[in-house]
Amino acid sequence: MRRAHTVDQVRTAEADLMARLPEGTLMQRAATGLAVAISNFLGHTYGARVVLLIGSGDNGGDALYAGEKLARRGAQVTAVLLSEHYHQAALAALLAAGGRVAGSGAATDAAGLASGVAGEIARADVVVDGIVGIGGRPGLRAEAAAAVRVAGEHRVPIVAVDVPSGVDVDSGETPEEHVSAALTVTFGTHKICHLVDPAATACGPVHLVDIGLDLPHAAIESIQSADVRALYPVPRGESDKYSRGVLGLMAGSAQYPGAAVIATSGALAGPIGMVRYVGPDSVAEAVRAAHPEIVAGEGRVQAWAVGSGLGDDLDLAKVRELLDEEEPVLLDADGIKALDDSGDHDSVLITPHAGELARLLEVDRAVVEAQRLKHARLTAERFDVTVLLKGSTTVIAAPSGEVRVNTNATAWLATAGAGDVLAGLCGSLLAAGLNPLDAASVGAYLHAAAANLASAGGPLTAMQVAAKLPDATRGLLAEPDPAGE
Ligand SMILES: NC(=O)C1=CN([C@@H]2O[C@H](COP(=O)(O)OP(=O)(O)OC[C@H]3O[C@@H](n4cnc5c(N)ncnc54)[C@H](OP(=O)(O)O)[C@@H]3O)[C@@H](O)[C@H]2O)[C@@H](O)CC1
Ligand SMILES: Nc1ncnc2c1ncn2[C@@H]1O[C@H](COP(=O)(O)OP(=O)(O)O)[C@@H](O)[C@H]1O
Ligand SMILES: [K+]
Repeated sequence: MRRAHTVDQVRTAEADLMARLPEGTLMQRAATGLAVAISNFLGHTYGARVVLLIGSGDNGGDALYAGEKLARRGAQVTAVLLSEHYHQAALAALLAAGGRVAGSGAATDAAGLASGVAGEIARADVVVDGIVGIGGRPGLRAEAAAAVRVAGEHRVPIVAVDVPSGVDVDSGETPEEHVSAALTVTFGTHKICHLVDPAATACGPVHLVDIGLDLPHAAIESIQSADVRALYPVPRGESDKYSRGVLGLMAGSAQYPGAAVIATSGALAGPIGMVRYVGPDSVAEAVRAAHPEIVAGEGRVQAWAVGSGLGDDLDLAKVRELLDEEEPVLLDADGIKALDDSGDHDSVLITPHAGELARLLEVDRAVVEAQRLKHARLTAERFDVTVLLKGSTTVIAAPSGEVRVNTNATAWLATAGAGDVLAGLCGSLLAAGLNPLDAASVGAYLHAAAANLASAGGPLTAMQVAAKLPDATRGLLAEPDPAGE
């Protein structure tokens, strides 16, 4: 698992380690890793023009010490001091290595920057955001915002130190102006903003520098290929089609017959031995035409997937009966309407997109999109249900308080029917015996991996995603476990 910790957890671990190490060791570890990452990002160091945006805290200290190391290797490093306070020892080190401070005079330009600063930024090969790190409040002060805007106007890439300044580190929210980085270099562990959108998008790729922190149980995890390999229900020698799991699928309607076909494709490409389709005859015919393997009509199942494309055909009473049974149930799309907050739903998985979750919670869609983690968590708690909130980063929250996110999907996956594939696949994983949290995490990971194969950088259809699921699964199960993962 890739782990993300809260600011408090990081601060505690940092204090424990600092007490055992000579002063300044951690910052030097961070700055060394940062300097290497900036060099790799640039592809060269000698002669590179590097502008450091420096705030008042240790985040600025990291940037200044990294600037010192780059200057010693021949980079032209200029610091822009955005606050009256700054890490003095780090600035002295930069100056001693040949770095400079820009805009120290009183005159300002039209953008509100000290004169000369805008020109330095415009000519830079890279801007380093050392404005604020985990001690920052959301938003940027005027001068920092102006500097960031100049970099954007001149298409100068920004490498963020620890986090893109201005984002909300512990929630992944971006309520105010913030840096959008081409790369974020973080230390010790991932923070929540690295994994949860909209802030995760503002990070760009995230590079983790190990500084030796001893960390507690993570607030959030992101499942990796080795985890999927460990969890995937691979059939054994003695397995048969029933013991591998049978999924009951209640999906599709005269209005949306395709959803049943697509969800079945997702389910059959999962680990189960059989799909029982339950729905109108005309839809069952369409499903059978595409998938002669299915069995139409009710029978014994190990889990249900209900809702994709049901539209107005949703039989609320019937779905609520299923919720009272022992078998796990996945509720997608209109099926989610059957959920109420009175029962025990810890074997239920719901797979809403932001609009469907907003409808369940009776709030605006934009509010869910802006606060994805918060709304996934509160739904899990209020409805005692596991929630898989779809979108650019998928957030999965369990009633136990555990949260996982999936960040490996391509944006080409945002296409009609892709959610039906996911519902079928996650239903299949439930029927094969995974608990809702694992079924959702493995399903989201494989769905995204299949989408990446189907897309290869271009458009895709939902059926192509389903068609790539066996390849994605095969590739992943065959991968050797890298040491240390
Ligand atoms: N933890 C670790 O393991 C390690 C941590 N390390 C590094 O330390 C960083 C944390 O450093 P930190 O605690 O000094 O806080 P940091 O984020 O630099 O600055 C906070 C100050 O900025 C200000 N300020 C706040 N909001 C603002 C805003 N919106 N806009 C402008 N200013 C704002 C506010 O000051 P004030 O405004 O009150 O004067 C506040 O005090 C961490 O991210 C990592 O880079 C590594 O060196 C080694 C290992
Ligand atoms: N920007 C994005 N980047 C990556 N994946 C996305 C993005 N937007 C949506 N997705 C994924 O695409 C799928 C779309 O599902 P959904 O909205 O339910 O579509 P439908 O209802 O038409 O099947 C989900 O798996 C979701 O997580
Ligand atoms: K920063």
